[in-house]
Amino acid sequence: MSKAIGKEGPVRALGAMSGTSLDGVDAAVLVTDGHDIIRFGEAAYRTYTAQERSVIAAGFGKWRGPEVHAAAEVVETAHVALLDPMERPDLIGFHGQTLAHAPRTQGTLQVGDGALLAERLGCPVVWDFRSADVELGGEGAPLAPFFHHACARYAGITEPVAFLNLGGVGNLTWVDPAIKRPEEDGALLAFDTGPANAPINDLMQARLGLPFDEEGALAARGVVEQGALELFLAEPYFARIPPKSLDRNDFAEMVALVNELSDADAAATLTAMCAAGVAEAMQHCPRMPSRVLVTGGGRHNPVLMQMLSVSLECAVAPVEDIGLDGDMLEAQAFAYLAVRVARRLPTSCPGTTGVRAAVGGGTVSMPS
Ligand SMILES: Nc1ncnc2c1ncn2[C@@H]1O[C@H](COP(=O)(O)OP(=O)(O)OP(=O)(O)O)[C@@H](O)[C@H]1O
Ligand SMILES: CC(=O)N[C@H]1[C@@H]2OC[C@@H](O2)[C@@H](O)[C@@H]1O[C@H](C)C(=O)O
Repeated sequence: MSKAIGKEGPVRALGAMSGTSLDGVDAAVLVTDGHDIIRFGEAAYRTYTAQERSVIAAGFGKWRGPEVHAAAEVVETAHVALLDPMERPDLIGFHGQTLAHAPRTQGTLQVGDGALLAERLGCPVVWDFRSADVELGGEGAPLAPFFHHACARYAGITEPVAFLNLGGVGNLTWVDPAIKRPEEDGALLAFDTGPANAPINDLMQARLGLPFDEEGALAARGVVEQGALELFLAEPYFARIPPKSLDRNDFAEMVALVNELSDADAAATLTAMCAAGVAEAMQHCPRMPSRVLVTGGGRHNPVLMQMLSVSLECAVAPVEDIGLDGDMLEAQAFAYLAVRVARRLPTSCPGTTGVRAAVGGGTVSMPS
């Protein structure tokens, strides 16, 4: 590890995330010692072009072959274009793009070569965050929970709270910030709640050629098809005891239940499915949190936020309420995790991924 990083003191890390909703790449600077958030820094975003999006989408669900290579190349090029103009950090945390995720059978695949990025950007890069956890029997996801724990402490929260990320897939982290180390028993429980924006985006793309349902405008005009919603909620995933995780398209058959509906009713029903998955998830929390703090793009959708407020038994608010940036939280999380990997601290534990024991994932690649 480079001298700049060492064993203690602040590190200026730059995290980069290409999420399952396939909107684009987020990048954000975080100064941290691997335990505490010291300060937040510069952030940037680059949207994928329709062409890039379709090349990546062609790789979804595939583990190898030309589509995977083509997707990797798009991901690498987009990251270099976004990160190169930014001030060089001490360390980059590069998540890459998940193409396939089946932790119990085939593993998990994030494309984009971190070693290549280290060369192109002339900076150490931490990547391949999920494999070590999967190899030790974990789900390999979600990984943001250790950062959520740091966020709760940063915000001075002392009671249990939940962070709800609404990206392509939804994930919930129940945090007890009174337990000081994230890997300690009882500090965290985390898992994926169900599909979130991905099916809505896919519907908008297929039917209207639009990337997403802006402000939930289409869903607002529709009626939720209760039969489809009930079939969706009968899926065994919801009763499964967490930790548990999902691939982007794991609920494809359920999502197809809206195929015969009008555009507006289909959008309303998919939005209701996301909210209903979260309501089911709340039943698994060790105690009802004081509030659910929502991060990720779904918090910009007022129809979805309203459905959550109605169906959850506690207050629902965007993470901005505690001074965080919900558009950059995941990128910041991978900056935080990169520093933890570099300092050989764990990044997941039995409560977050079901891994046998707390483990630090990640590969560090140095530029030559
Ligand atoms: N104004 C808006 N109205 C409705 N939906 C929105 C709005 N802004 C963003 N979204 C939704 O949020 C999505 C982006 O969310 P986000 O950036 O959290 O996804 P992601 O990075 O792919 O996340 P993950 O890795 O958690 O799946 C968009 O694709 C869109 O569906
Ligand atoms: C395998 C994978 O990439 N999972 C993503 C996905 O997107 C949301 C949800 O499913 C979560 O489990 C995870 O991302 C976030 C960043 C995480 O690891 O915390």
